[in-house]
Amino acid sequence: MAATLLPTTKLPPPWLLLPCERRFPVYLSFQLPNFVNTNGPICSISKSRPPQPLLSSSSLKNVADSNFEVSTLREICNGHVPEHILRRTEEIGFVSPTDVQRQALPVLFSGRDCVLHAQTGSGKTLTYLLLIFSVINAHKSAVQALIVVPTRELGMQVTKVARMLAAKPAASEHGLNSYVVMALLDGGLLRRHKTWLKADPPAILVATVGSLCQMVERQFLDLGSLNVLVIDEVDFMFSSSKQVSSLKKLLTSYSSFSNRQTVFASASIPQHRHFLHDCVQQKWTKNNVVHIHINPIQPMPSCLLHRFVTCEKNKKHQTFLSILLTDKPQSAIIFASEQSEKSKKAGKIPPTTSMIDFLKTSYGGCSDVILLEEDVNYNLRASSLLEVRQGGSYLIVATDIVARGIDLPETTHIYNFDLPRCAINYLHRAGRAGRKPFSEEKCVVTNLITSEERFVLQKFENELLFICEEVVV
Ligand SMILES: Nc1ncnc2c1ncn2[C@@H]1O[C@H](COP(=O)(O)OP(=O)(O)OP(=O)(O)O)[C@@H](O)[C@H]1O
Repeated sequence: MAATLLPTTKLPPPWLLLPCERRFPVYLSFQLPNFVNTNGPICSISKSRPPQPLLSSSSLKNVADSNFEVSTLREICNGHVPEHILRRTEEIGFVSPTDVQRQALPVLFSGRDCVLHAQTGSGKTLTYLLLIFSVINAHKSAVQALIVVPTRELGMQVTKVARMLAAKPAASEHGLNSYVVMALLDGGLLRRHKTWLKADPPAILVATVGSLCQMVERQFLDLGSLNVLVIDEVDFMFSSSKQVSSLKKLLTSYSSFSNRQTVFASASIPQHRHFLHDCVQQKWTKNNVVHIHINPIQPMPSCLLHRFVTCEKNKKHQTFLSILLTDKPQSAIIFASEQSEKSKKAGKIPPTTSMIDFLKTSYGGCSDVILLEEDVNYNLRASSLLEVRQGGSYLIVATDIVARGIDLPETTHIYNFDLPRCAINYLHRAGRAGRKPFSEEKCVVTNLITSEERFVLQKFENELLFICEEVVV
């Protein structure tokens, strides 16, 4: 969609807001970058932004406005997403749109680059997958959509959802080709992928950036026909020293922003205005990239209850046991810190292993605790997650590797046995619970802290705008 050219000499104040109230107050805000002569403004759509001075309408307002009238995903997607994909979406149980789907899909269907910034568990995956199904052509043998993820686990999960939606159309729908989805993930069988990528490229590729760049550099993979590029957990990818340089190459050298639609997604985009500025300046996106920010004044899902228990360091395990015995959680994730290099060198047991040992010996009825951490071999991690998904009742001991994107909707309890390093990690850990978009069920996040750590938790509360209540055990 064409956006207005704004002369830099007549720039209005940096944020101009449009009200478009229908079912709830939503404001479109246009940030006018001062650094370039733009083809169109960076646009930010956010729900619940505090009212600010208003300006007249633009074509963008119509795009965002039109979606507040609709009540089903089908209504939003009609005319964009093929009928058999829509039917499949409904069969799986996705009928009503979540807030991010309602707000983002019309903008995505209009072809704009987007930064999807919405709470954990809000349905960002389905949002970008529906966009992908609206643009790819099943008859074309080329990689047309690429989803880049930070971990193998998240890649497998996204691939599974994409394959579920792309499942072979029913016999009655003959003539319709199914979409091929390939996972190209670190730790996978890359030799088999090389042949496949060359001989019959899939329409949708889900990849970790390391494996992907290897394939592009060795010319097994051509991104010349790429229509949509999605970078999931984008803030994590940019903050990872292992992934950032490959990611930048992918965004600027291996494909061009002008030939593709670019979508960045995450529940946390620190300094998002700065990030949007970089998107344009670094040529990761087009000038008129849209920032879709759902619930900016409530970064974490409201179904999460946060509490803390204070105890002495040497009584932490015992206190934790009392909490578990009281909660009796069906499905829970216990986060422990990663082992430091110093502790590794000293030959100490990792915090996760000592937690597993403790649970096995002290917490009755807990014979199959699952460990998910970086050092666990890829295949073991994958089979553990599969086991968990099939079982429905689990106790997982994890480090932050599981905190990004993993979707285990049955999780009702999160325990921070060790506090995370920063507020963003807190948000992603807590967000492994409360992942049923339309459920009223409350989930609990419990933090075990020493009295000296209270101020750290307080800092997270201030940054993430939540209240943590003290409980005594
Ligand atoms: N329209 C819908 N109706 C019902 N359930 C939905 C809908 N959209 C998504 N879901 C479910 O919501 C859950 C969370 O979705 P998803 O994994 O996409 O969240 P996310 O926004 O990517 O979260 P995170 O930021 O933690 O990665 C999934 O179990 C998914 O199946």
